[in-house]
Amino acid sequence: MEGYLHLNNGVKYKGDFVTNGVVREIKGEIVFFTGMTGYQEVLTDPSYKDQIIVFTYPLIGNYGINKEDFESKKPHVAGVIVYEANSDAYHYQAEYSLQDYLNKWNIPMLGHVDTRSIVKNIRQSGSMPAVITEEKEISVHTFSLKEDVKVAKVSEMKFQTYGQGKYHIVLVDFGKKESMLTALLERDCKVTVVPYDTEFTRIKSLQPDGILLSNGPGDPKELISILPTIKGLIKHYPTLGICLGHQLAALALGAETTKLSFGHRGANHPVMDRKKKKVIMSSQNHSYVVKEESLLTTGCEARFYNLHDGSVEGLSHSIYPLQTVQFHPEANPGPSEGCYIFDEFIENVKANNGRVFAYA
Ligand SMILES: NC(=O)CC[C@H](N)C(=O)O
Repeated sequence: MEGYLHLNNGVKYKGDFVTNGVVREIKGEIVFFTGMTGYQEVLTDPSYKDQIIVFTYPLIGNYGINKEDFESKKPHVAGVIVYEANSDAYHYQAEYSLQDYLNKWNIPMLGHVDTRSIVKNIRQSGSMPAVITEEKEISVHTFSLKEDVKVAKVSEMKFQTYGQGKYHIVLVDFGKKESMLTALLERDCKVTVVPYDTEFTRIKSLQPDGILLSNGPGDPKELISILPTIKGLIKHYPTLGICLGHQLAALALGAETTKLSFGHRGANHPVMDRKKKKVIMSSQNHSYVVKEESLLTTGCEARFYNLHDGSVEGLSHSIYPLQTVQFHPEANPGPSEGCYIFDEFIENVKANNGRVFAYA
């Protein structure tokens, strides 16, 4: 069945519904992901909540969906745009085809769309609201998206503890990826996952050795109300912030964030580590960045920066044992060259030896 993608700037693309069509319109912010593989991880990464994702690699779905690579229990994207979708699954681990998986969750996928043209358009106009529909013509051409706090939709609602390792890490869940939890469990940690709005005193009562501020969807400024808690955590415990967690740590310390025109989403973004004086290839998925000029009075330093556009990719702090990265050291999908960040975090946790410190 024919389907259409309407962009907020009035441009329209024709395609075919590869999934069972939509009865209602699907609205979302349109973004693109440039990795050749990794569609399963992207679909189930909660940071993509309610976005329409364009996969730029021209053949998607050929190795199906397996049991190993889920980043959460369900897909979070609003819709999927591809050039060619493979309806079969050629892999010994495959449990379903991509098509069956999306049908199961009622997520529309439009195929045979000119994805190159869409990406050129997004690169020019920026990521923007878009609609997937069966309708060729639509009456309204400017769509507004719901201004809700997306983190509240994807964060765990209950405390949950995993593993029995030596170091107790509290993972503040803004929409965590499973592989982030795995990275800690593999490093001798016991991890307590807590809802994103858990109060400082409640986290303190868990007697953590360190804190992980996870990735998550939306604009970090939607979470202004929890910045005092984050600042408190940073002042008391070795802390690692990843992606949204990095942005929130920066805001909590007084820095500013801004939105990139079309974000970074893919598996081969070069990042410079000023401390190690080396370049790593990284996995990325974000729209917002920390403004470097706003770091001046925060005690933070931009340890990492992006070699494509010079944007800030991670921070260190002059006093607190705080590390943050904008990229994804847990990878999945993408290269794991940045995974030493987890090792450095555990080193900080070990060096701190369970003390609760409080810097003025
Ligand atoms: N992966 C993430 O944590 C994304 C962070 C934030 N939602 C952004 O788009 O910049």
